[in-house]
Amino acid sequence: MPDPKPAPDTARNVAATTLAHQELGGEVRVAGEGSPAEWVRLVDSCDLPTRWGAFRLHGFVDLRNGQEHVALALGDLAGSGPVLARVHSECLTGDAFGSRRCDCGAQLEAAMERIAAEGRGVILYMRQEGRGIGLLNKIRAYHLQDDGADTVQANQALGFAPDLRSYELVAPMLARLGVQAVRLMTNNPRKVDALQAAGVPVAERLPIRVGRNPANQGYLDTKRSKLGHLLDPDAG
Ligand SMILES: Nc1nc2c(ncn2[C@@H]2O[C@H](COP(=O)(O)OP(=O)(O)OP(=O)(O)O)[C@@H](O)[C@H]2O)c(=O)[nH]1
Ligand SMILES: [Zn+2]
Repeated sequence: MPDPKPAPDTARNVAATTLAHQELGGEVRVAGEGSPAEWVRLVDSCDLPTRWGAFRLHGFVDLRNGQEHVALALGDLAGSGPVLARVHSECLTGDAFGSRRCDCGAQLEAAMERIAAEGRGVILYMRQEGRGIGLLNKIRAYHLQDDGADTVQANQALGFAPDLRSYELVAPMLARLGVQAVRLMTNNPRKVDALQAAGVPVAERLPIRVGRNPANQGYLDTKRSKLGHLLDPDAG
């Protein structure tokens, strides 16, 4: 069941451009106030039949800033045993447009396929586009990469750290779905550490090495050498 809706208020009568604004009403919280469990609200859920299986889609809002995140779930998540899981960072270009600059789209598809095959699992689709710098800055970073920078140098040239993502909402989102521990599909050991630090028990890390192609060879090599991803340099 979704969390209770806030009582109707004037937010419904003013120009609310997104559901998040309606849900938020006047209660945008100041960053840092309260705990992560208080920052996130499950707004509603629906069936989502997909190419891979019949998922449930759960929509969350971050009450601090109105940002919307979703979870794609399959099977009994509250049952015993760690849940097959992926914490996927939004990549419009890879996930929706089939970009070959990265491996994101292939990883998302592989995760959905594995979850469907196992009959149980969850993907948290976190709207942290471009490792947290946003879509337009990612386009700027890609432009710099077109001119020779690597993915880390491009972020730095724009004044950003190489990775601005945070995982503090993952624990309360999973808790809200009944997940107590995960088997995490990722090549990024820093993501495992970040989740554990945020209170998510990671029982196992499962590699998800898919989507290597001639156009993302250099990108993946930089992720391995500069960002610590566990990727096989010789993989085809
Ligand atoms: N700033 C920036 N972000 C990128 C670039 N390429 C992909 N991304 C973003 O990187 C995020 C995915 O992170 P990755 O570093 O590919 O992988 P990860 O999530 O750390 O690790 P895995 O779990 O193994 O996929 C998505 O939000 C993409 O939009 C890039 O060149 N620059
Ligand atoms: Zn990508």
